[in-house]
Amino acid sequence: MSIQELKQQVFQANLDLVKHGLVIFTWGNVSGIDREKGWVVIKPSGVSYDDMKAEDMVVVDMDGNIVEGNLKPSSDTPTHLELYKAFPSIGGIVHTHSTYATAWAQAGCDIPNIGTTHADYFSGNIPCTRDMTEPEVKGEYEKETGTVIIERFSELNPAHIPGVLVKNHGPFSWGKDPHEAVHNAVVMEQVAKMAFIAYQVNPNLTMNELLIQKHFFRKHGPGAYYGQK
Ligand SMILES: O=C(CO)[C@@H](O)[C@H](O)COP(=O)(O)O
Repeated sequence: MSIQELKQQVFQANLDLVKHGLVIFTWGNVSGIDREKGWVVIKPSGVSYDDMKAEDMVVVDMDGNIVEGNLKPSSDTPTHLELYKAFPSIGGIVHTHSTYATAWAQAGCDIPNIGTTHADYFSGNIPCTRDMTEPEVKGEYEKETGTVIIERFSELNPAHIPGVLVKNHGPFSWGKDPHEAVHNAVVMEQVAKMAFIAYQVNPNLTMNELLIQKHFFRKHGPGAYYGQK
């Protein structure tokens, strides 16, 4: 795929965040990676989705240096870059402040795996990261956001759980490309909402582990390793 094609794909994925109701104002960003070139294409920072064009997408190298583009890359670029380096299987990343997933992140709670909708996409709870410790020095904060996510996935497989909640911030999701990352972001917001409502209906609900395993093997095949790593 050419960089122009990747720009178009990332641009469309950013517009899809608006279409699916996941972002208000500019609260979100999508990126995609060309692993052969070692370049990441990401949404420009603070640009209204209404005014955004495919040619506005910013191309950076794996150190965050601008390779192509006149606008500032998303403020979350360091986080995206850390995740691409740590998770070699992913090709697209989404960050939003979608309401229900962000509420679980602000509460500091994992989203529990309590239903088939969740289990079809996430083979376990959607984890929430620990508190941040680094001072908010420019670039260090966003980089440490990547650090706490990678730390949380030391015992988890990002291919089996394509999303995370950054405590007091919001959700990040990923996939094989930007389109799949957006799909997983939509599902994460929906299962966050379902779980919130389910606990309102029955605070004492319990998980059905056998059901979750069934959905894992249906998705990943009988020979797949069941577990979160
Ligand atoms: O959480 C934050 C800022 O606190 C960011 O995620 C913004 O919501 C999106 O920033 P840009 O991608 O427009 O730089």
